[in-house]
Amino acid sequence: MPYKTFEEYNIKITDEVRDRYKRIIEELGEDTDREGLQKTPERAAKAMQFLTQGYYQDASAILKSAMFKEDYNEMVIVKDIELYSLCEHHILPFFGKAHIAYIPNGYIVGLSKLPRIVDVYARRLQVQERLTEQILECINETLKPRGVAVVIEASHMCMMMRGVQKQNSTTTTSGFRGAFEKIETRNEFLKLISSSLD
Ligand SMILES: Nc1nc2c(ncn2[C@@H]2O[C@H](COP(=O)(O)OP(=O)(O)OP(=O)(O)O)[C@@H](O)[C@H]2O)c(=O)[nH]1
Ligand SMILES: [Zn+2]
Repeated sequence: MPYKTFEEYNIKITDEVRDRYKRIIEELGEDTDREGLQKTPERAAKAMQFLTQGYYQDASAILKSAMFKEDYNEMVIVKDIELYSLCEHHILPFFGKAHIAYIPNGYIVGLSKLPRIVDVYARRLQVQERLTEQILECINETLKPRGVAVVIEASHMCMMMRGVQKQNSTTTTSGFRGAFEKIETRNEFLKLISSSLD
């Protein structure tokens, strides 16, 4: 990793990304000197850097920063976590919702940290399957709960705006570890999030 922090990375690389965007826009047949486009390469560079800042963030450290010893042994669910990511094949957005559940094993985690780690992994070039798996593994390895479950439902712009051009299809991915590998526990979770599922 060439740069230590997002700030450092942001300062050092914006010029290069901006210049490359300028060339792409020109190559597409536009005039980057016209008023509306003058600042576009810079804006696009900043937007892309924002959308990929997850490479410079440590999801496990975020979870560790708010783990609390607590004797609670029931399922904790945070559902309807909106997410925006970029598909690694076309660099077009995919977006939707994540639903996360875990059963504590001595420690609970600050609730806001779960959406935060969704963002850490979503703000990278991704496929939905790997995004699901990375969130799952991070919680499993860091919190070491009795069980963890992640469901993601998303729409992919690369299937909507281009390619097969299907506007209404959604993709669901899921992963289950520990107690959620038992069908009863998994079904309880799926029942509790069912009102949120399509
Ligand atoms: N499994 C998976 N596939 C994805 C995801 N995002 C995009 N894709 C798919 O990645 C595939 C890339 O296939 P290619 O045939 O190399 O690309 P393409 O010619 O642009 O394909 P079309 O989209 O079918 O036009 C496509 O089928 C996309 O739908 C994702 O998150 N997970
Ligand atoms: Zn795609």
